[in-house]
Amino acid sequence: MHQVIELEGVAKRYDSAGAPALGPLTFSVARGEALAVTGPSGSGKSTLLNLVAGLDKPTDGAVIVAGRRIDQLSEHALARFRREHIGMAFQFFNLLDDLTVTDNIQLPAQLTGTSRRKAAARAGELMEMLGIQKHARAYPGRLSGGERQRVAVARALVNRPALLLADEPTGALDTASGHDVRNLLMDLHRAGQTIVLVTHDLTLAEACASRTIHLVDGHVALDTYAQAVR
Ligand SMILES: Nc1ncnc2c1ncn2[C@@H]1O[C@H](COP(=O)(O)OP(=O)(O)OP(=O)(O)O)[C@@H](O)[C@H]1O
Repeated sequence: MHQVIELEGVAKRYDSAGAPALGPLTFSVARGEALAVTGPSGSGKSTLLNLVAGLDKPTDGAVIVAGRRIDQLSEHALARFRREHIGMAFQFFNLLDDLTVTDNIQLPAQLTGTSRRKAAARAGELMEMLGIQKHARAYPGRLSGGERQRVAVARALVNRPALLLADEPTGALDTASGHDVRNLLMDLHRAGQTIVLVTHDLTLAEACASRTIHLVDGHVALDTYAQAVR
């Protein structure tokens, strides 16, 4: 599988009159790319992310992720597809405060039927990789914003997803924690993880992304590749 995302004539209308909120768009994202999606408020970034995550369906076109056409799947099949192939990290982490860091991270693995032992081993590996192993038994409420985002990213990666989607992952963080998460995304990109990062922050996009798509009024106004291989 060379292309992790393929969009073919994808458009989304929220209301039948007027122009679509997004598209029509045709582009693909290759394995190992770190794509930043930027653009002003209302330009369609979240709409695009929701379509790629299978959280919403396009009005027209085909959305193919990890080789599978997802826009025609049932809700049940989509939920399963997401658990197995897509990891998501959001601005506000969405961690479960009553579970420890380890349990938060291994939960999606257990939901896909991985044994507790294997899930714990994978969680341990990720905590080490992301530098949060000393918080393994802590509850998320005791951690800094940057640490919580690391936990959220570890949870997103526990099932080795083909695609990591990050929606304003530094949006709720102070500058130092934001740098921390930026470095984490850079490391993941270097390790070959395919990433789609939605952000208002052009410095973050420039630092982490090998390619940037700039949306204006639901269309791709710019599609640029970073010059240097980092
Ligand atoms: N559920 C919805 N129902 C109706 N219109 C919507 C809905 N979601 C988004 N829109 C409209 O679609 C357009 C694109 O919105 P979208 O949220 O994708 O933009 P965005 O670039 O993510 O904005 P922001 O940066 O503010 O989050 C906007 O005009 C928005 O008002």
